[in-house]
Amino acid sequence: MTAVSIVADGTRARQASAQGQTTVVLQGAAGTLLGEGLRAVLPAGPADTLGARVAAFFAGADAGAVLAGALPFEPTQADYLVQPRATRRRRDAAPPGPPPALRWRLRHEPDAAGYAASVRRALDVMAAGAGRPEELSKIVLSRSLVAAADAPIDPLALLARLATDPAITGFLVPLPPRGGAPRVLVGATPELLVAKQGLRVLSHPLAGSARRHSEPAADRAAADGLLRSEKDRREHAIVADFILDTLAPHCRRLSAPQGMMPVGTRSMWHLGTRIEGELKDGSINAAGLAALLHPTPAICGLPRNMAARLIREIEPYARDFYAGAVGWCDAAGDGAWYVSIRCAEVAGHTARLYAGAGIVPGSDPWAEADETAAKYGALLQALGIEMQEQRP
Ligand SMILES: C=C(O[C@H]1C=CC=C(C(=O)O)[C@@H]1O)C(=O)O
Repeated sequence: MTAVSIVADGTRARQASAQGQTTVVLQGAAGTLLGEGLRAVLPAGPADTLGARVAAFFAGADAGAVLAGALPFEPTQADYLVQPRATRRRRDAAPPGPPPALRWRLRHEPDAAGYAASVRRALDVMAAGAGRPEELSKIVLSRSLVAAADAPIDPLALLARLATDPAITGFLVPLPPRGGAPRVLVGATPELLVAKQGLRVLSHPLAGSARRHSEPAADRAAADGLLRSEKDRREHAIVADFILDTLAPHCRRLSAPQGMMPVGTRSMWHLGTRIEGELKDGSINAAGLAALLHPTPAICGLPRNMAARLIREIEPYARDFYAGAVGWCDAAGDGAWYVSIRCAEVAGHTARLYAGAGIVPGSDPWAEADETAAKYGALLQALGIEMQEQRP
């Protein structure tokens, strides 16, 4: 595989196009979309104009053109979608080697105790507003881990190690440069925001989580416990209902035939609901559908604006492209968009990891802190980082 080119600015973009280096990878059970080089960047804008900008782009593009990229968490902030110079679909991939032996410095933002305190604060807001018309019923709070290595991190090799889990979609997308420095978002998301093919629409929201166990009986018990947990079912239903309610006006048929089911990645169990529908017409493209749904209560909360406000107040960093969406769209309007979770922003020697958990009345602050630690697991393993957090 060629070395990754982090598309940062005009110069880098020209280098990437000239050398045909890998700029985008979306790697899931259905195969891999590889984007090489860079032909164009979609004029950036907020989520509510994305569908129209994408449609205008394809009106002037070749039939085989593909746009791929990332939406930020904040729907008012600028997205970053690129048209690679060439795209290939690949099924096979060479098995990755182990992570290189790097030395790491870790910084928690915040640590488990700080995160548990944030959860308590959100629970207090929920309790104070209980019974009011604008009651906060769910908020997703995240924390971040900044991991600095003694050598540059290879994002493509990291992605290859993450993508060995068949239950996830591995992704590597370029991000707009920060302070002139190139950066990419790399991750292994288990959550399909929306896919569209012709009139067929699919979404597979996840919410409600439990750590997996290596011992089979304990692992089965964790999945069964999750399926029986009233708190997790409530946390999940808020997301599934939101997706159904948002898609319904655009669909002539929409259902969740299997209902709520456990979904397992290598490190986590989740509650998931597969939602399938048929659009009334094909005028809305896959990117427009993603923008319509984003941000769902799987990464924000309900009511959405109240949750987003509190997230901005409580979290000590801007989420940027974490808890946004990554995906692709083609000239026919087809495509697939995934919730950008279980990911890290990688720039040079540094990876900034993110992990969040849904908080509802009844959530236990320490259990939520432990859940976020477990959600770092796949990335920590792929980076070769061993982390033990102190807990009182
Ligand atoms: C916000 C994240 O996960 C979401 C997706 C699945 C399950 C979740 C949960 O159980 O809290 C979260 O809503 C994350 O991994 O950073």
